[in-house]
Amino acid sequence: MTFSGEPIVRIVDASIFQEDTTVLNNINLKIDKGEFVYLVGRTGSGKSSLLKTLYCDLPLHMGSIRIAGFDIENIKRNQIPLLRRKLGIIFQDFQLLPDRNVAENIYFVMRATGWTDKAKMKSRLAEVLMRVGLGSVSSKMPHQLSGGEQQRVVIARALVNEPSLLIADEPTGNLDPEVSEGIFKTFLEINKSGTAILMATHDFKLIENYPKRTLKCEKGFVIDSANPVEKA
Ligand SMILES: Nc1ncnc2c1ncn2[C@@H]1O[C@H](COP(=O)(O)OP(=O)(O)OP(=O)(O)O)[C@@H](O)[C@H]1O
Repeated sequence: MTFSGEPIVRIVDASIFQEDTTVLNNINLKIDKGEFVYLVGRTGSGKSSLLKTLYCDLPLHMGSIRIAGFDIENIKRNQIPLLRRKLGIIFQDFQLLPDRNVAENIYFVMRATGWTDKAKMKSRLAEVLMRVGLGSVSSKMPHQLSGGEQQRVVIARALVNEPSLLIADEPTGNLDPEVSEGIFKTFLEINKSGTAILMATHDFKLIENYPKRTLKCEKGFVIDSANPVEKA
């Protein structure tokens, strides 16, 4: 596949910190629009820290990162919600509000990101639920859904604003293998329609079955399968 234009992520000489400790050193890489990239590495190797830095949940102290058109070394606090609107962020534990039904969970994010027109919200809700293969769950409460269905709702919620990049931190970690594969296929479909995906995973079966570019966090560095000679 060929990619054109500005990359969706460009990282130059960046180091990732947790408090005063360097977790990853001197990262240099780019992710193109529409790419699908795995992020792997042992527990504690820095995957989540890197992802959190990308969506500005951890401050960037060294180097530069441009993501979805934002230079995060200079980003102002009030710009962070604008950046996050361009990203879909998905975690391992499903993070739905337990006291609201599926529709309200998704409307909550819509309202928080500036949607006001009720008819448009309703039609977008139906669209995103269809995209993740869930037709008729909008009035159900999260506890009435299986783990896999809940994770699909989370993915639908992440798609509301048509993100140019989905960041997923072990999105299939709590699911059994068959359900994981179904969720993963949903990611493939989303990627096919042009959204870049950066997915942290420990699921080597998935990587073996669907080989793609892989970034590996190891001994404080990121090793890029697309550029294996240099330390990323
Ligand atoms: N909130 C925090 N405060 C201080 N140190 C942290 C914090 N979160 C993580 N760390 C440390 O940063 C390092 C990297 O952790 P991180 O969570 O990024 O790893 P990971 O590769 O995502 O691990 P896992 O696969 O278990 O999710 C670890 O040494 C961890 O102990």
